[in-house]
Amino acid sequence: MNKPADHPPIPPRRVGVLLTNLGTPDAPDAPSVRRYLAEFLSDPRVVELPKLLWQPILRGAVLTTRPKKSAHAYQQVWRDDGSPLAAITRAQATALNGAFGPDVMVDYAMRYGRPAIGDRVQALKDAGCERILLAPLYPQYCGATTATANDKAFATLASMRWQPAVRTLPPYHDDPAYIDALKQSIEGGLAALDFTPDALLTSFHGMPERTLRLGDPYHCHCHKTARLVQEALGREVILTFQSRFGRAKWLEPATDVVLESLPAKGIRKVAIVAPGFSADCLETLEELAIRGRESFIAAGGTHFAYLPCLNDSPVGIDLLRTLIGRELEGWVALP
Ligand SMILES: C=CC1=C(C)c2cc3[nH]c(cc4nc(cc5[nH]c(cc1n2)c(C)c5CCC(=O)O)C(CCC(=O)O)=C4C)c(C)c3C=C
Ligand SMILES: [Fe+2]
Ligand SMILES: [Fe+2]
Repeated sequence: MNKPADHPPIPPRRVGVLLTNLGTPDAPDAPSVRRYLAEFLSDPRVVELPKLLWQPILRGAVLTTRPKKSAHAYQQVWRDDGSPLAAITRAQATALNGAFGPDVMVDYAMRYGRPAIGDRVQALKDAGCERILLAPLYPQYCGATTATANDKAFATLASMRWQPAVRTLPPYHDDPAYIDALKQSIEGGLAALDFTPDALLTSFHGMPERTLRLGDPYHCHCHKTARLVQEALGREVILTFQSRFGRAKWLEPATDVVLESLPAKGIRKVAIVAPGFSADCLETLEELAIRGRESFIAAGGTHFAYLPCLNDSPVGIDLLRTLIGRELEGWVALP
């Protein structure tokens, strides 16, 4: 009998990679935004208030006023191929298909709205995937984003008699490959400007401050990313938190407050980047690139540039290939 080789080749098995992101309405109109917000803001990982207290507020004040306002915001950034977040996440999945050899299928899904995580996990299993890598595309871990996306996939697995094996992509807030991708992207963006910014802001999505005290690492992850980006660029960056929601105290300093305070300090030219978003979306394109610019200029600023997210740029796709490829080790022989 032949002696088995030390490292026998991995037999081909179908593997699925599911990129997940937050989700977005199906259309930029008030009824679609209402459906999306009802699902999103009913997630107890997102609004941590007792259901009996929160649901009447959500169904009353929030869902009667916010959908119209948000629909107007979505209309300003909507593309021919749909919501930027959905279109870019789809493009990321398309660009990665085939990157890990013929046995690995790459798909994408949204935590709220469509394509739904449960449907796509089921579709990967139906396509013969015995192993699935769940890849929440959030560099900084947060219960309200990373965990809830994985929870949703696990809930679907809970209903399966024969489950695929599952891995999850860890947060990558301090991964040298991520920091290097941000460095390249930011340096490229700055070099293309027709002005030299006095300050560079890194704006991360905010969270209720309470979550920091409760042990969510999100705040620390954002700070570490900003520090490493600062070191990589060799220049100061100003960390801020955007998109405040509701009445509770959120993480500070707030992006809008900082932007409006800078001209009075003699900082009239700024560039702003949002390293916590793997794809441009409403929060970056409308809140930062449109409203952020308006309020900075109204406060006396003269030059404003929004630098895009990594998206499906060559640097962005290269980063995802590195991060995902690493998690597939032992599952497939990578090309
Ligand atoms: C990147 C990380 C994100 C964290 C952390 C986060 C927390 C968080 N968000 C809300 C409320 C809203 N967020 C909204 C949009 C939105 N949020 C993220 C990401 C994070 N959110 C993204 C990528 C998007 C964009 C979606 C898109 O369609 O482009 C919205 C909806 C828009 C609006 O009406 O303003 C709300 C509401 C809370 C309450 C929260 C943490 C508790
Ligand atoms: Fe959000
Ligand atoms: Fe917002």
